Amino acid sequence: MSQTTKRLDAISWDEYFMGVAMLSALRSKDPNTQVGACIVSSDNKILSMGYNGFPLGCSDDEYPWNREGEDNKYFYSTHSELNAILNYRGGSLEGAKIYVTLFPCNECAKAIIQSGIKEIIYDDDKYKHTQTVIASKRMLKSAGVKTRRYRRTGRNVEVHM
Ligand SMILES: Nc1nc(=O)n([C@H]2C[C@H](O)[C@@H](COP(=O)(O)O)O2)cc1CO
Ligand SMILES: [Zn+2]
Repeated sequence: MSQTTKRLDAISWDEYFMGVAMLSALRSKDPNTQVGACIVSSDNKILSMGYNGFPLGCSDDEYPWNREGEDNKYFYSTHSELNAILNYRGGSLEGAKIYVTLFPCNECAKAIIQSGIKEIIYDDDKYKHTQTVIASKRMLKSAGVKTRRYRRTGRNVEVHM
C-alpha cells in the first residue's frame, strides 16, 4: 500500500541551496580550490549559480592554473560569486541571498553589496586571516549585509550520474 502521509526526511532549504553551490563547485577546473555559489530570492527561488573559472573564450587548457610565478591564475580566474552575479540576466538581485562554499573576498564583497544581495551563507572560511577577507567583512558589516556560517548537518547525499 502507498504511504499517505508526507515524507519527513526531505532536505532543508539550507541543505538544498548549499548543495547546489557544492555541486556547482564540482564544475571548477581550479586544481587547488573549487568554489561554488547559488543566488536565491527572498522567497526561496534559485536565481543564479556560478563557480570559479576563466572568462568566456579563455581556454582552461591555454591559460595558467599555477598559483605562483609572473603569469598565474589570479590574473584570469573569475570568482564563483562574481560569476553567479554576472550570470543573472533577470534584472535586480535586490534582497537576494547568496550561498557560497567559501567566504567571499573583498572584490566579490563589493559586487555583492552593489548588486543588492542582503545575506551571505557560507561554508568554509579558510582564508579568514587574510587581508582580503578582513577587508571584505569590514565592508559587508558597514553595508548591513548579513553573514552566517552554514551549519553542516552531516547528511550524505548520493547522486548516481
Ligand atoms: N571566495 C572565493 N571565491 C572564489 O571563487 N575563489 C577562487 C579564486 C581561485 O580560482 C581559487 C582560490 O585559489 P587558491 O588561492 O586557494 O589556490 O578560488 C576564491 C575565493 C576566496 O576568497
Ligand atoms: Zn572573490
